Amino acid sequence: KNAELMYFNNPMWPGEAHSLKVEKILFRERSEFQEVLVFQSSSYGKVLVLDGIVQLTEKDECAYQEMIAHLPLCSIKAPKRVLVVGGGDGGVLREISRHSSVELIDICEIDKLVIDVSKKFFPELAIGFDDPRVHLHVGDAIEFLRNAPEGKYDAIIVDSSDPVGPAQELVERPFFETIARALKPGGVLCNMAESMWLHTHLIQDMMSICREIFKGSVHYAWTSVPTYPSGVIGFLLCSTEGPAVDFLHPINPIEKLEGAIQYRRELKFYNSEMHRAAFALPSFVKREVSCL
Ligand SMILES: NCCCN[C@H]1CC[C@H](N)CC1
Repeated sequence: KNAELMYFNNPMWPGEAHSLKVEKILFRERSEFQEVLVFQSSSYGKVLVLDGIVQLTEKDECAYQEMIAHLPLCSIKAPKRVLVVGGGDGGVLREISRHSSVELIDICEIDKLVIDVSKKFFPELAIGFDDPRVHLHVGDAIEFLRNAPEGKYDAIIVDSSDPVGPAQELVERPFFETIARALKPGGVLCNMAESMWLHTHLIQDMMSICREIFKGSVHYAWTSVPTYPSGVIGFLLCSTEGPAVDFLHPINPIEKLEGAIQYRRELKFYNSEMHRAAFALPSFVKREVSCL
């Protein structure tokens, strides 16, 4: 029987669709916020889709989860307190737990169904919730950050979905202001920042807001995720005023990341060369996304 093709088209990438062959639908329900779908693909393992947008696949999630976690955490000395905004699948938590200096991992995910579905279908990612340092808050990150103590976190990682639907407000100025307030001097933000092929206007807007709010440094980095539209995804790396942060030269050797992990999962994507390479930008990006 011919399984159907799942087409992912969306106003975020007009006139463009990325399709994966569906071998079997494993889960499909609407939560309070979005449609949550899990299906078995032909060659990317299981796939998590929210409102018709691919969030992760078992095959290539390592690229996104490892880079979004280690680009910030390997840029500062001994991070202790980390906040994850979004990230309900648990993959970023799994990566943060490699850092033995970390004592507290707060995570604020708005959709409980994403967490429950990940625990059922993506144990390799949801294992991140097993770390005793993890404190789960189910709710709106805007609210959570408004009530967060000033200067509480060494690092904040915004692992959000696209700014259509639940994550809409996560690219606006007030949100970045609450992030800067919750970071320590010399603290760092790593924010999912879309595709340099598709979203240079959005990236430009985010960078100009961040350049005003984060008085340390602001950089754009990127990596390859084949199942995201245009095959790449970017990250905004920002630091607050205080001890200088040099994002381009990681200070934490990766041996520490490999040994520390309690369930012996090796790094599949991140390493020091990939860290440095992530900040190398094509000429059109340098021009269009005015970087430092
Ligand atoms: N935690 C899983 C990744 C969530 N990040 C987004 C998924 C959808 C993409 N279009 C943009 C990144």
